[in-house]
Amino acid sequence: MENKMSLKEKSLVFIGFMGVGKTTIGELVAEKLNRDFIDIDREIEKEYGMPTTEIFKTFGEKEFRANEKAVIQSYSKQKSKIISVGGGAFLQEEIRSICLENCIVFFLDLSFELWKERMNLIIDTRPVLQGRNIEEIEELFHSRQEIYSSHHFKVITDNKNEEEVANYIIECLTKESE
Ligand SMILES: Nc1ncnc2c1ncn2[C@@H]1O[C@H](COP(=O)(O)OP(=O)(O)OP(=O)(O)O)[C@@H](O)[C@H]1O
Ligand SMILES: O=C(O)C1=C[C@@H](O)[C@@H](O)[C@H](O)C1
Ligand SMILES: [Mg+2]
Repeated sequence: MENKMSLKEKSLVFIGFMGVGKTTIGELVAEKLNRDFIDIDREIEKEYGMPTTEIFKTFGEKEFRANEKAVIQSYSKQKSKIISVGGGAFLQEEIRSICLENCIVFFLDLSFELWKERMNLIIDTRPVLQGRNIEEIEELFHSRQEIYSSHHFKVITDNKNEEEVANYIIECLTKESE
């Protein structure tokens, strides 16, 4: 089916491993472009009235993933949104294909060396990281890269602050629409 949405109307989707900055950068890009920002994790947390860690404990990962798919399916069809998905969203093929078809997908890339320096900021609130030692987390980090290889733009965020990353993304969009 032909996709009738013009490039300027397409929603942007941010993907990448936990903690690479999808929520932070998404929010900033939305502010700069004056567009609505949707963080899928936050949407699910609002719906359940509890943090992700509690949703995983109470209802299990399977239920979280089903909900994640439903919420993304709904938002990715809307125009002009800025959407940050959870780090595990692209594990689901249906999510990957709907986002790639309807939206512009940005992969936020960060090296494991620099990710490790940021790890303490997120570890307590990401259930998937809990109970794993650093070697296991590193293995997960590398094994997840495969799912993030489905994207339209890769953004190397190493040694770039939030402002620099957001400005780079806007530059990519400006060049693309010229
Ligand atoms: N470019 C950056 N430079 C330095 N710190 C950053 C940068 N981007 C994000 N951070 C910090 O890293 C932490 C994690 O960022 P954020 O919550 O946006 O990650 P995320 O990709 O949304 O993670 P998750 O997939 O788990 O939701 C935050 O404390 C944020 O302030
Ligand atoms: O990478 C993951 O599997 C996850 C990342 C977070 O954004 C949340 O979506 C949840 O904690 C699972
Ligand atoms: Mg996030």
